[in-house]
Amino acid sequence: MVLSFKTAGESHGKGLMVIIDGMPAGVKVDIDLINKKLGRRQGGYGRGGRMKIEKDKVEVLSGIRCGETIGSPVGLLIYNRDWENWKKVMSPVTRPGVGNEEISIKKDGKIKKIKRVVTRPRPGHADLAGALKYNQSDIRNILERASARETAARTAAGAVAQALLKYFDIDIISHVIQIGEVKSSSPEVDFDTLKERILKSPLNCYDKKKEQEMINHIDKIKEAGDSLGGVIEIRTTPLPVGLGSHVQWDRRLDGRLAQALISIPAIKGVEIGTAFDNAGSYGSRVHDEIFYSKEKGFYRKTNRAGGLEGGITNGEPLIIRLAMKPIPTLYSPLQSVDIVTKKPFTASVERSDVTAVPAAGVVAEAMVSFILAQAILEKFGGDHIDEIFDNYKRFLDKM
Ligand SMILES: Cc1cc2nc3c(=O)[nH]c(=O)nc-3n(C[C@H](O)[C@H](O)[C@H](O)COP(=O)(O)O)c2cc1C
Ligand SMILES: C=C(O[C@@H]1CC(C(=O)O)=C[C@@H](OP(=O)(O)O)[C@H]1O)C(=O)O
Repeated sequence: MVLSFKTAGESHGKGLMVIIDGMPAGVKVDIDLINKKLGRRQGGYGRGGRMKIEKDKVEVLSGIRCGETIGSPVGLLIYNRDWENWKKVMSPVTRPGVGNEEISIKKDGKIKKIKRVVTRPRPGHADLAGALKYNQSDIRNILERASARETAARTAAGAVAQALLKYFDIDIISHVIQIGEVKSSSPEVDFDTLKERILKSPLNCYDKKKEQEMINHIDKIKEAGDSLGGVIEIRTTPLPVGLGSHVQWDRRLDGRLAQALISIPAIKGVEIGTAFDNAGSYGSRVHDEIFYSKEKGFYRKTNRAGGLEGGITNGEPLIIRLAMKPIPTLYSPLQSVDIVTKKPFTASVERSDVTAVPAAGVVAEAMVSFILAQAILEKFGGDHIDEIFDNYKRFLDKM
């Protein structure tokens, strides 16, 4: 793979880092735009106390000079402001005690007592499976990295990828079409109209009336001590034909997008185009017929395939939907078993999001951006953006 990234960092550690390898030189990167994306990921109605502490901003460590990439690995840092409150617990050097006594930490402005060692796995989290797999008696060693805090680093990586996509007029937006049982239909509006509304919306939902219903529902469910999931739709502007390939299973772009998207914590389903409706329909009503005109070239009047055929982009916009499960940490406790005493208990919680569907959408934009940037570099590759863009123009000239 020509372009890749890795992240590191724990949720309450000092911070998160990301190394992006394979960015070509000469790509203009606006740091403010990365920070705006980070801000959007922190937002969305329904998030918990942690988001009042963090104010994510990126620090560029390498790979960008004078506002442009220079071809070397791009290193980015995002500090965790909550680290100040967790230094004792998260110190890489010292232990904050020996037994499982309670220790005091500052949480949401109040001094709280927590057990030094976490032995109570939360259903729906990596806690139990991770502790067994990595032979850990302190579940904190699992939950810190499994936390979706890591998605801040992905968002930064995606924003750098998006700087590359801009040269190809590719833009991406996510919007919420379902929170719990409240559904809104996918709006029949153009990309710019959708984006303009979403950037101003508290829940990233196009339909204002439905959005208010969703907000009321979140309030009600929060009061009941429960949590919610939902459905996100991702749309792009029309993509260049020919990204991805049919020739090998791991080069099919539909598969690569699905993997990247389902890796987002709590995302459990990926639908490309209107896949689930298509499944219950007829071939004659599903497949997007092909037309040609001198002005438009090849085109379709429908896009039920979601912009992909045979694992290759077909020139239409991508349309993908994601199902997010309800947040697993609940104020109303669920049954679980202590990993040391093997005694049952009901898990209690001090702080959690009620829902994070809008935030997951912003992370999804980042993942789609990254996969598309990879595919662009594979198809039109080069070491400088000018070289890549020349290759792209030559490809277009032949069509
Ligand atoms: C942006 C975002 C925020 C999240 N916030 C929380 C949270 O506050 N509490 C929680 O228990 N899970 C939260 N989750 C979900 C968990 O991280 C996730 O369900 C858990 O790590 C288990 O992974 P899995 O659901 O993919 O199996 C969040 C997920 C995302 C994408
Ligand atoms: C920190 C973020 O999300 C966190 C994801 C998360 C989880 O279990 O996934 C649990 C919560 O963290 P905490 O336990 O510190 O309140 C969320 O706030 C973030 O999105 O930046």
